[in-house]
Amino acid sequence: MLKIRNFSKSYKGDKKAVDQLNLEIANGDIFGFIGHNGAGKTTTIRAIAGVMDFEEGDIFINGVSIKKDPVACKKITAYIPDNPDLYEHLTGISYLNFIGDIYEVNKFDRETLIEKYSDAFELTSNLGDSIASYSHGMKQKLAIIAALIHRPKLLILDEPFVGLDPKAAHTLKSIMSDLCKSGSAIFFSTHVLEVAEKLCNRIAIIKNGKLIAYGPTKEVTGDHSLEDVFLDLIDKK
Ligand SMILES: Nc1ncnc2c1ncn2[C@@H]1O[C@H](COP(=O)(O)OP(=O)(O)OP(=O)(O)O)[C@@H](O)[C@H]1O
Repeated sequence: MLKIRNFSKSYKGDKKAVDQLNLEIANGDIFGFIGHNGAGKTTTIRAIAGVMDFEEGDIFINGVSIKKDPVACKKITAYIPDNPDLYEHLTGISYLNFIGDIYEVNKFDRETLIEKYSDAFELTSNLGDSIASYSHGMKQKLAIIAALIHRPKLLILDEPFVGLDPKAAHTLKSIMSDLCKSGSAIFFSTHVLEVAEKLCNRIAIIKNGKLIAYGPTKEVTGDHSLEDVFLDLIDKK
C-alpha cells in the first residue's frame, strides 16, 4: 500500500531532516513510527500525505507516485496532522459534509459513518455547534471522524493520541484495529511506546533522519520492552 524509496528532505539547504529513508507498509498493517523530537517523523508524514515537496526519492501509494499523481494518491488517503487546522466558522456537521463532498461519499455511507463515528467519539450532540467553540480534543475528534467517513485505504496520523481523553484514545485504538482488519493500512507517529508496542504489528525507529530499527514489532523488541529497545538504540547509534 505504501512504499517509500530513498526519500530525503532538507529544509533550506540545511543538513538532511530525513536521509535516504526506505519503508514498506502492506494492506492490513498498523505501522508505528517512533523517534526522538526532531528525528524526522513529521517531515516523513507530510511527504507521504502530499503536503510537502521533496527533491530526493519517491513515495508510492497503491503503486502510484505521490510526485506524479498526487490527486490519485490523496483520493485513497486520509491525513490527520498533530494539530488539525479546521474551518472554525463552520459547524461540525457542515465540515463533515464538506469533506464528504470532496471525497464524493454517497448519502447513505455519509450518514451511516457520521453517525457511527460521532457516537463512538461522543461528539454527536456537538455537531451543530461551530468548530470555533470546540476544545482541542473535540477538534481532534472531528478531524478523525472526517478522515474516517471516506474509508481511506491508507490512514496517516501524526501523534494521534495527544489531546484525546482516555476513552477517546481507547475508541481510536479499536477503530484503527478494525480499519486494518478490513484491509486498510495505518501509518502513525507516536511517543507513547506502550501504545505502539500493543497496537502495531510493525514499527520503525528513526534517529536524526535515519532508520535505526525496522520490522515486525516482535522482531524489533525480542525479549525486551519497546521502551528498553528504544532507549538502548537511541543512546548507542
Ligand atoms: N519548516 C521547517 N523548516 C526548517 N527546519 C525544519 C522544518 N520542519 C522541521 N525542520 C527540522 O527538521 C528536523 C525534523 O523535524 P520533524 O518535525 O520532522 O521531527 P519530528 O520527528 O516530527 O519531531 P517531534 O517529535 O518533535 O514532532 C528537525 O531538525 C527540525 O528542526
